Formats: sequence, C-alpha cells, structure tokens
Amino acid sequence: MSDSTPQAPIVLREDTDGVAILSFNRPDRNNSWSVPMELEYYRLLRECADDPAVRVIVVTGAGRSFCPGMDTSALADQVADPTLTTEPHKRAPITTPRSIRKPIIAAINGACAGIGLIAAMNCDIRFLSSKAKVTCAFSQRGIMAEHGLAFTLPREIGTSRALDLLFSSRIVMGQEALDLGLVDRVYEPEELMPRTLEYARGLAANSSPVAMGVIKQQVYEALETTHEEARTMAIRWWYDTLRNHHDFKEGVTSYLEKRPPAFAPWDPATSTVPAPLPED
Ligand SMILES: C/C=C/C(=O)SCCNC(=O)CCNC(=O)[C@H](O)C(C)(C)COP(=O)(O)OP(=O)(O)OC[C@H]1O[C@@H](n2cnc3c(N)ncnc32)[C@H](O)[C@@H]1OP(=O)(O)O
Repeated sequence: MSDSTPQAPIVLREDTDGVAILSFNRPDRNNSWSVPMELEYYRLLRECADDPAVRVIVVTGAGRSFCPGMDTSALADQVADPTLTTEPHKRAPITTPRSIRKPIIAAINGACAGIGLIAAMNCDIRFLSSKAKVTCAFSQRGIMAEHGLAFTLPREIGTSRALDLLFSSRIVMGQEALDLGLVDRVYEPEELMPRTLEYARGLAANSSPVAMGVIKQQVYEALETTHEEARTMAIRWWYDTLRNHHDFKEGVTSYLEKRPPAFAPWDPATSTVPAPLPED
C-alpha cells in the first residue's frame, strides 16, 4: 500500500473563517483508505477539536474522489495472506467524528464507497456532488457491513432501504441519494465547495459554539436513550452549562439589539458531563 510523499500530507488541513477543511489526499490511489491516512485523519480531527479557532469542520477529498473505500491493493494483500490484519479494533473507533463536539460536514465531491461511505456517515451532515457515485460496495467484495455501518445506515435511511443498499451495493447518485436521506443536499460539482463553505461559515459566525457542541452530544446520546432521558439531559445541560454562559446572554441581547451575535470561543474540555439535577 503506497502513500503520498512526506511533502504531500495524506490529509490536508486548510482553515478559513472558523472552518477547518480536511481533505483526504492520496492522489496516486484515488484517495482510497489506508491506515496511515486514517491515523492522520483522526489526529487532525483531534487537533481541530482542541483548537478554539475552529468552530466547524468540513471533510472532503482532494482531486476528483472523496474516498472509494479501502485501498484495493490492501484488500488484495489480505486475500493473498488472510493472516494479515489491520486490526481495526485496536485503532481509534471510526465513530471518532461523532465524539467531537463541533459540527462536521462531509462534502462528498466524488467516488464514495466502503469505508469512505462509513466515514461520511460518521459526519453530522452530508452534501453531495451531483456527479459523485456512492456505494456500500461491501457485498460485492464479500465483506459484511463494516465498522458500525449496520448501526448508522438504518438509523439514517430506514432498515429496508439500508438492506437494499447493503445487499446490492448498487451505485446511488444525486437526487436518489437525497430522496433516500443518505445526504442532505446535492449541488453541481463546481457549486459543492462554495455552497458547503457558505453553510459552514454561517454556522461559525451565527451559531453559538457551546450550543452546537451540546446539541451534537445530546442528539447522538438520545439515539440510545428514552425520550424522557433526553428531556432530563436537556434540563441538566441548561442548569450546568448554558444558563450562565456568555453565549446565552449574547444570543438574546444581539437579537434584541438587531445586530449579529459575537459568540465566544468555547473549549469543549471545560464542560463534558452535566451535573445531576438538584434535589427538590
Ligand atoms: C474496511 C473497509 C473495507 C472497504 O472499504 S471494502 C470496499 C472497497 N472499495 C470498493 O470496492 C470500491 C471500488 N471502486 C468502485 O467500485 C468505483 O471506483 C466507484 C463506484 C466507487 C466509483 O466509480 P467511478 O467514479 O466511476 O471511478 P472509477 O473509474 O471506478 O475509479 C477511478 C480510479 O480509482 C481507482 N479506485 C477506485 N476504487 C479504488 C479503491 N478502493 N482503491 C484503490 N483504487 C481505487 C480505480 O481503479 C480507478 O483508477 P484508474 O483511473 O487508474 O483506472
């Protein structure tokens, strides 16, 4: 499995107006997934998570492809020697993006398959180029639904639709991907990054970082709790974090003063688990 030279990082980071853009960059292998690329992707995600200047993260692919799955040469190596393993269970979980309390938007600019689709599904929101081909690919390679796709895909698009895509590995594009709920918006290729960045910059400028961070944690936790537990957690977040936060005051005051809000940078490490509700 070859990777780019040290002069060309295998994941690029570029920052603009509170938005960090991370781009998969293995041009010689069409941005297919490799363990070094995965490790660098997670390292950069953590770097962005800890950087108060970053309010929103965009994940995309350099060049024509997003990520067409595991590098087929690595798959071929495993076919030749089944004892070879990349031991994914010993690496950071591919769900890492969901634990980062900043919005992460996938801008799917081209081929998106296998673990590339899983990476996109672990982002919070997905925008798609109308020319990009999306496929699970696993059934056609003789592989099960990898890395928790059996969890995320049915929750996003429904059980029978997920099974259709997983059984058939058929290619989905544009309007169909939107209709399925696999992606949230579709743009012409030349519009994808400008429109994604317009949206991301809007979040960075107009939405409170602490509110977005808490909302993200609430929504993913609520996938695995009861309605009542989700309601209780909202109350705990209110008392513990938001009620006395600068951004609540600023959000209300700026509206009343008819001016744009100036929300404070937020360090997610300062607030992780809200305190229990006070006893009556
Ligand atoms: C643990 C995780 C496991 C997995 O992820 S298993 C799944 C592995 N992935 C796949 O099996 C997908 C294989 N690729 C495809 O089926 C297609 O691509 C797509 C449908 C995703 C996209 O189709 P299109 O946009 O028409 O691109 P194109 O012309 O098929 O490919 C362009 C170039 O990209 C190379 N490429 C595609 N996928 C991979 C890959 N996974 N690893 C390495 N190279 C890949 C091709 O060979 C070709 O190259 P050249 O232009 O030199 O002919």
